[in-house]
Amino acid sequence: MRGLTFGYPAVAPLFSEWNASFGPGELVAITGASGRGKSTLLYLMALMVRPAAGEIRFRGERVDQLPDSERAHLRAESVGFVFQDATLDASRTVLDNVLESCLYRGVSRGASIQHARDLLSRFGVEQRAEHRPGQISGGQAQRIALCRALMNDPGILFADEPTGNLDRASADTVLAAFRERAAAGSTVIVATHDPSLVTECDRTMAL
Ligand SMILES: Nc1ncnc2c1ncn2[C@@H]1O[C@H](COP(=O)(O)OP(=O)(O)OP(=O)(O)O)[C@@H](O)[C@H]1O
Repeated sequence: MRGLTFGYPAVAPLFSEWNASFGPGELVAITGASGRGKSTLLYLMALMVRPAAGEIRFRGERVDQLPDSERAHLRAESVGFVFQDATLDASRTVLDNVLESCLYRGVSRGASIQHARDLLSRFGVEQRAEHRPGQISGGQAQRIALCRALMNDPGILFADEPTGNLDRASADTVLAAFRERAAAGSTVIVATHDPSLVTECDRTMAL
């Protein structure tokens, strides 16, 4: 990102001429006081909101000016995102929520079910596969959202407060998954207030 500038209407600008770069295989923590803009920065980098000015490049290609359809395609192919509040679709089962990203990519449901179940099992929530999001805890929802984000082996994985609702053992499982993605060459960027997660990251970017 180069010269990134962004602010919400009627709120003081959050980013002004901001520069940063992230490499493959990196696990990076974004830290900063509440309201400083950590979530917003993830949304900008994940092409969910457009900067007022500046450039965002992905694998050397400029992507901030792409039309919405191409941005959506790039997100489906290369980006995994775990929202702070998990944001699961309440009308669908846990399993169908995890499978959602495959459907966007045109991969058949049947071909992906075993992978989805394996991920749910890894994060200790496989017994919730047929439940609806309204029937599970916040910590379970967070792990299920991570399963959904990992389904496509994303080249970039963003996670917003991914350990906020988790006990230490679950948080360690999540950290191990981040490490594994980074070892596979992905860039993993987490916004977090969790000091034990920050300690485990390769570097910290403080806002
Ligand atoms: N859609 C919006 N419209 C206007 N202001 C917004 C909007 N979303 C966020 N903000 C404001 O932008 C600022 C940054 O919010 P953001 O959620 O990015 O911060 P954060 O560092 O992730 O906070 P936290 O640690 O509390 O999650 C806050 O002051 C917030 O109130």
